[in-house]
Amino acid sequence: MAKVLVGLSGGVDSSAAAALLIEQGHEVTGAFMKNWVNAEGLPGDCPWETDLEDALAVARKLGIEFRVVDLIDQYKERIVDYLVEGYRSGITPNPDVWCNREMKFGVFLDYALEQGFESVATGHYARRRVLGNGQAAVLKGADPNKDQSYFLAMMTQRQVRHALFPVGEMLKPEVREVARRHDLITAGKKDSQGICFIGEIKMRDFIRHYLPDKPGEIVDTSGKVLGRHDGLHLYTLGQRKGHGVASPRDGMAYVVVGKDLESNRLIVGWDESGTTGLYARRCRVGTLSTINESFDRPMKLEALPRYRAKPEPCRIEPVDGGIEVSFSNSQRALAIGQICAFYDGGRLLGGGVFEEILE
Ligand SMILES: Nc1ncnc2c1ncn2[C@@H]1O[C@H](COP(=O)(O)OP(=O)(O)OP(=O)(O)O)[C@@H](O)[C@H]1O
Repeated sequence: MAKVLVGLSGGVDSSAAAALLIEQGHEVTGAFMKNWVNAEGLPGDCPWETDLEDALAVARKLGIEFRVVDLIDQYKERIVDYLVEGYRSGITPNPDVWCNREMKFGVFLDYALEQGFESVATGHYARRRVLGNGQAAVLKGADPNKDQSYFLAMMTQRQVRHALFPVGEMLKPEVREVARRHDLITAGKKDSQGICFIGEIKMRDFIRHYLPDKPGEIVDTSGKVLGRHDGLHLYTLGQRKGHGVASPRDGMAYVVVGKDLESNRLIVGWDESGTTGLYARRCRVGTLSTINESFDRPMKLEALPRYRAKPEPCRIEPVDGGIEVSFSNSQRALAIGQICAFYDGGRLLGGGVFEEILE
């Protein structure tokens, strides 16, 4: 039995997590993190107020204390600035992964520890195990369709030690059943989407609010001009739609295969394996973070280059500035700034940032 602070987002997963912790006999308090206020006139619907009401209703129903923790300034500093800076410099940031390290298991965990809690619990689909050496490990969630361990790839050992993932042992329908059994208002609520905490705002609108458009040419891989773009930061490697260049080839789309920052040109090519820039087998991953062991020797592992990717066998080798990753199969659209998560079977070892795509 422990004193646990559970992050109640107003969704079904964290509601069920709180209910399960109570069933397990823990002393549970619920908290809603206020991270984002749509005070800057951003377009889009930001449903945080409804989420807060739902979180409060769940806490009331479960008979637990409920707090609202204001982390708006920290969110601006640690996530919004990182996002804007990332897009400004031409990379593809990953706010969802950084949110876990910086917010939920960063400032929110620090708050919890200061307030006398032992752990922070969330509704993530991932499992946690205590190893023989006293360290904690993260395993993939039991529901293969829902596994969210990818998002935890940048967590530290200290953070994992103070984390609990009660729904990670269950399948999604079982989680909804827990919420139903406790008569929680969130039992039938649909899953949230969008940038971590920002709600349903489209990333494009979000970026445009902070960074001015910077139009330039769209060219093919031979340099032929095909159209115009609004700003390189608004496009992602591998992107099929939204660049406005129609393909003359039946069943073969143009996709973004590169950005030339100097000439402000967006490069598009055919969506096929031979296209330069679209597929790569080797890359350097830096800004490493590991949970139980360090990547200080050559190892054969599996990697997830993005959420919901299929685990890819790879070999890693320490190099200056991180590790060199050689995938067994070439990978489509590895984007600088995105997170690569590493696994040994079902166990999450850690992650890092794609910093250089080699070939
Ligand atoms: N605003 C928030 N306040 C408190 N905790 C939060 C908040 N947003 C997210 N969390 C915590 O982080 C977990 C994962 O967040 P994510 O946004 O991925 O939600 P989810 O998988 O849709 O889960 P849920 O159904 O609980 O919303 C949530 O289950 C919750 O415990």
